[in-house]
Amino acid sequence: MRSPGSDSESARHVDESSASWNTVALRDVDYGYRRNPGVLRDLSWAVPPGSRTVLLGPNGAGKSTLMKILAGVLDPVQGSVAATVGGRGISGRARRKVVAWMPQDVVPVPGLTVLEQVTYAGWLSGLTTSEASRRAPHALEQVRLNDLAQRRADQISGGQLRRLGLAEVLVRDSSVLLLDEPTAGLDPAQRLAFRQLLQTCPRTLVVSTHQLDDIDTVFDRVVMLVAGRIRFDGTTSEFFSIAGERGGADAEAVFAAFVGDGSH
Ligand SMILES: Nc1ncnc2c1ncn2[C@@H]1O[C@H](COP(=O)(O)OP(=O)(O)OP(=O)(O)O)[C@@H](O)[C@H]1O
Repeated sequence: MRSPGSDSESARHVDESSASWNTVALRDVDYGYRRNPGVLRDLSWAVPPGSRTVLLGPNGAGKSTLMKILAGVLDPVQGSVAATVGGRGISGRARRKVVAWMPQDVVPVPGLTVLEQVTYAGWLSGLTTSEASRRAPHALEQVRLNDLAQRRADQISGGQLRRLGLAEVLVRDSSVLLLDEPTAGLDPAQRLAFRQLLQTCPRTLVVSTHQLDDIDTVFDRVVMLVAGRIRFDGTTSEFFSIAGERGGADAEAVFAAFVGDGSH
C-alpha cells in the first residue's frame, strides 16, 4: 500500500467536532455527457448539514450524475462545486476526504477478501493502515457482513456486494455520505436493517432510491429531481403534506404528480 498523500493529511486537520457544519454545494451547475447533453441544467443545491435527504426522481433524471458531481468524480461543464468544513471552504481534493460516495455499481477487488476490501477502502480514503484495520470489522458488523469477512469479495452475491459497498463508505470518517441506490437488490430483512442503520447514523446523508416505503421514518428532507432540475426541495412532512392536499395520496402518487403533470 502506498502511504496516504498530503491531500489526506491536510484533510485530517479538519475539525471533525464541527462536522455538523460540513457541506458541499453546487451553484448554477450544468452537466452533460458527450452523447447526452443537458443532463443537469442550471442546478443549485447545498447538502443540508446534519440532515438525512432522500433524492427521488424517475429513471434518467440525473440523480447519479448529481451525486458524482457532489463527490468530485465528475466536474461540471458550467457552474461550481464548493465544500465547507466548519464553515471554511476546502479544496476540491480535500473534499474527497469529507464526502464519501457509494456508487450504484459496487466493484469487487479481485483477490481481496471482504474484510481486506473494506480495510483497503478506508486506507484509500486517508486513514492510516492501523485505523483502517481497526474500523473495518465494525463497518462489516454495521452491514451484517461480518460472517463473510474472510470470503473473497468476487465470490459474494449481488445483495452482499451492495452491503460491502456500504461498508466501504462507513469505514471512512467522512461526515457526508452519498449513497446511490444502496437498497437495490437487498432482501426485505436487509432493507429493514439498512433503514435502522440510517436512523442511527450520525452523519449527513444523501440517499437516492426508488423505494418510497417508509421514507418518512428515515429521512427529514426530500429532493425530487426531474429532467435534470430540482422540482421539489423541502422537509419530508412538506412532501407528505402535498399527499394530504391530494386527498391522502401516498408517496408514489405524489412522486407521479411531480413527474407527470408538473403542477408542483
Ligand atoms: N456515461 C454516460 N454517457 C452518456 N450518457 C449518460 C452516461 N451516464 C448517464 N447518462 C445519461 O444521463 C442521464 C442521467 O443519468 P443518471 O444515471 O444520472 O440518472 P438517474 O436519475 O441516476 O437514473 P436511474 O434512476 O435510472 O439510476 C440519462 O439520460 C442517462 O442515459
